[in-house]
Amino acid sequence: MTQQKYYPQHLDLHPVTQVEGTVRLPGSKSISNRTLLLAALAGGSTTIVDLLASDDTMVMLGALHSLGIKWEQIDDNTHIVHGADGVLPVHEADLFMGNAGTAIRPLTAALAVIGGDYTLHGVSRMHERPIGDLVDALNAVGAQIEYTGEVGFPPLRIRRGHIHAQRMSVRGNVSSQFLTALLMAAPLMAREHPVSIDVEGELISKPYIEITLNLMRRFGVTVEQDGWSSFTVAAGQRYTSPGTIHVEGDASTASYFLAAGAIAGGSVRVLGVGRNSIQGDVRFADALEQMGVTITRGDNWIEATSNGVLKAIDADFNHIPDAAMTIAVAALYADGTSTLRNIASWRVKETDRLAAMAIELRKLGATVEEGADYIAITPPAEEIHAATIDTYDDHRMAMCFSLASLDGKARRGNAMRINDPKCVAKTFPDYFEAFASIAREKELF
Ligand SMILES: O=C(O)C1=C[C@@H](OP(=O)(O)O)[C@@H](O)[C@H](O)C1
Ligand SMILES: C=C(OP(=O)(O)O)C(=O)O
Repeated sequence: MTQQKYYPQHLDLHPVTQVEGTVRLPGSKSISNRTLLLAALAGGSTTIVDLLASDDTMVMLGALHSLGIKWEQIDDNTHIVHGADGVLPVHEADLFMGNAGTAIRPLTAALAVIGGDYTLHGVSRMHERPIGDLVDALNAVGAQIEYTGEVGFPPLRIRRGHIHAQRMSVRGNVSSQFLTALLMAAPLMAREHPVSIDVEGELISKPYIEITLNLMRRFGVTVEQDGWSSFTVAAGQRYTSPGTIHVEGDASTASYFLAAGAIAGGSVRVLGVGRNSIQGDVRFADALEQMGVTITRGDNWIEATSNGVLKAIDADFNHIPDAAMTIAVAALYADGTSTLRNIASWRVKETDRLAAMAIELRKLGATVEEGADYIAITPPAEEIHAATIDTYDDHRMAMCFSLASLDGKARRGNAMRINDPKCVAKTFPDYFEAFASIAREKELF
């Protein structure tokens, strides 16, 4: 999608002996797509500064355009969205959602509640990513959503229903985005009565719900929370533009650069997220600290400095499923077996990430145990093997495996061929340029 850029079929990364420098992060995907939708649903115009420019945000911007929401880009860093105050000017549309979970899930809920005749579809992997829990929750209160392919998965056809929501419930153990979607649509259902959403069973990826609640608050809607099991939106609240919203840097993207500093620093500093971040993925830096890395934090930056061999880690990563992939590759440089637990959601993301991670780490000489919801990684005895890495159309596979070209203290990295590097465009089209900018070897590829 964001392909004004040229990408080769594969990229050969030479081994890198040291990294050092500062990287300005692109905007957070999670904040960008939530802000775009909330701005569209709000009364008034919202100026969005530092919106992420990537495939996932193009998908949301494209959908809003098709729905008749007016927006414009003022300059490289500034967009203005003219909110339609809870209505959508276009009542019939066919919407391409790419592989953006942060677009299809919240839009499904908003469109089902507002009503119209809409189809939502995406790339083939999107049609394998579950959405049944969200559809069930909405149809149970009068929405009219049908599957046009396999039951439980996109594509979807949405028609005008008769929503009578006062109490809804949704399962939380497959994706937190279903609850996010219902929360964002809840004020549209709570015109006359309060709406409560109960979470059935376990809720995964909880910090993403905090991002949702934080941004809803900035658009004037407060949610009463009873732990993680029930959320209530009082009647009569409307989204109103906060004027200007600044999008923080992406904390998941920060993980690649912080890990590079941890493995082969020098110091690497990321600008755009820091101790004031609303993104759970800043806690990736805590995991690096547990591995023995020195982390320094400012209000809007984080820095990682290598202080020796990384310590192996055994921890629960349910709260940071995306950044946890970076730990799996950093584990190649650790002093023993690292175990990443409670990450079953990896199986339903851009690819089956547990399977893909195991296959590719083994190519590098690691011994890998792949469980239903965990992965245990024992690094190769000496250097990391040179390999051709398949990326499974998964931006995070491409970004985290670039780290295996780094020389660590415990073992050397090696030349890596990254197949299909263009997949990074989902969240960071310029990733490899940013990675090269911190490498001591300026001729990285
Ligand atoms: O709400 C969000 O912005 C996201 C939630 C997480 O998904 P799950 O809740 O499916 O784990 C995360 O993996 C995804 O990249 C972004
Ligand atoms: C899981 C991810 O994306 P999505 O928002 O499509 O779920 C991700 O970016 O790692």
